[in-house]
Amino acid sequence: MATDHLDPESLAFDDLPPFPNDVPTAPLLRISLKKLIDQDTDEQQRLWRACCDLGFFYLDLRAGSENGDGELNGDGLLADAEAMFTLGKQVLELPEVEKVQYDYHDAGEQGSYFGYRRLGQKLIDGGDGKRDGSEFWNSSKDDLLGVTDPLPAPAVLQKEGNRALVRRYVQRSHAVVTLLLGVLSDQLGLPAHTLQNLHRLRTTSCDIVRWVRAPWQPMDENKISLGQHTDFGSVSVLFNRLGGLQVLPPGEGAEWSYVRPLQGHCICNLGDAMVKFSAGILRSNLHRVVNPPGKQEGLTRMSLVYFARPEDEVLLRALEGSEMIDARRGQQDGGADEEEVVTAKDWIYRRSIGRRVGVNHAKSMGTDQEGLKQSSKVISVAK
Ligand SMILES: O=C(O)CCC(=O)C(=O)O
Ligand SMILES: [Fe+2]
Repeated sequence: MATDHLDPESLAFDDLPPFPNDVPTAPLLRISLKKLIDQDTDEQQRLWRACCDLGFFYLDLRAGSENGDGELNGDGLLADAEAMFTLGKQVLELPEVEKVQYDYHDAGEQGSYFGYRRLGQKLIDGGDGKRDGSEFWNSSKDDLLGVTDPLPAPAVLQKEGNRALVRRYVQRSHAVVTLLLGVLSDQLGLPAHTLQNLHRLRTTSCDIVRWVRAPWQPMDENKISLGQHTDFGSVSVLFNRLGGLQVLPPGEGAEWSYVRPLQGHCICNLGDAMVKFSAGILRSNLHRVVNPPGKQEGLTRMSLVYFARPEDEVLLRALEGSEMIDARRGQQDGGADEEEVVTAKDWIYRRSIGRRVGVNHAKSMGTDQEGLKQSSKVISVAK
């Protein structure tokens, strides 16, 4: 069942045209933040399965809070995400001439990964000439928390009230990620806090908040809202309200399937760093964004993502100290060990630049090579 014992219509966004019932949807598990906070072992197992099998799951944020006014606050995060959608619209609806002043065009240079990315800049599908129909704004966690100097930004993002909102959103998202990492670290049999210690809030990393805006566009095979990819980092926490996100489940003959947006939930997915840390036990799944389906046709789509990534200097390789990871490495044919080991920062820059126009695409590929090969067969299904 797609969304385990759920009447999806009860969690529809009432102010939007409905997500259709007649399109294929992906079988994401719904995990409860509250149960994870309560250390419910069944829920920890479900999270573990979701991360090994698909690498994508819903996280029900409702009523998921630690006592007191700590940063682990599901309802608070939901409220912040609402306000963040409003702020993101203000940023991405600024005149193009203003936004391009913050374009991180030469993404290889220090700091320039953050800021604005214009529509149609990224190559997709192995560099065969297609371009994306999404624009982004990326804000740096370290800038927001004062760990590094502030980067240039439009006035609306410099207002202290707005910066405070984005900062709190970062802290609350990061707290959720830390909880998830703790469960995965324990399930992998790593020494206590191993994964959490590679993702400390106040240590420099490429963590970002991203707003994505995709105006509806007539589809043909040369256009897509956001090309197929795996995420570069560790855990992505995603809020979207209109449909359009699709995943390609693993296995022969699988088809691109929509992820139905649910009120009160975020969508979480693992990125490539988790695959490398776990020697492939955890999954970073291929996904993409197409136009909103059915009655949502014609609408401009916005989404909001917190990308948690390993600290800049962390090496992306299988972690020591887990029998489960050692056993998995033992089963591999040596290919993984011969791979060049890079820091998280270098990996993220390489992958980010590599998908841009005019750059060797091969170096930007993620970990889901099987999915990438498979997807070339089925890409036409959901045009
Ligand atoms: O907009 C979405 O739903 C997904 C965005 C995404 O996959 C990304 O920005 O990496
Ligand atoms: Fe993504």
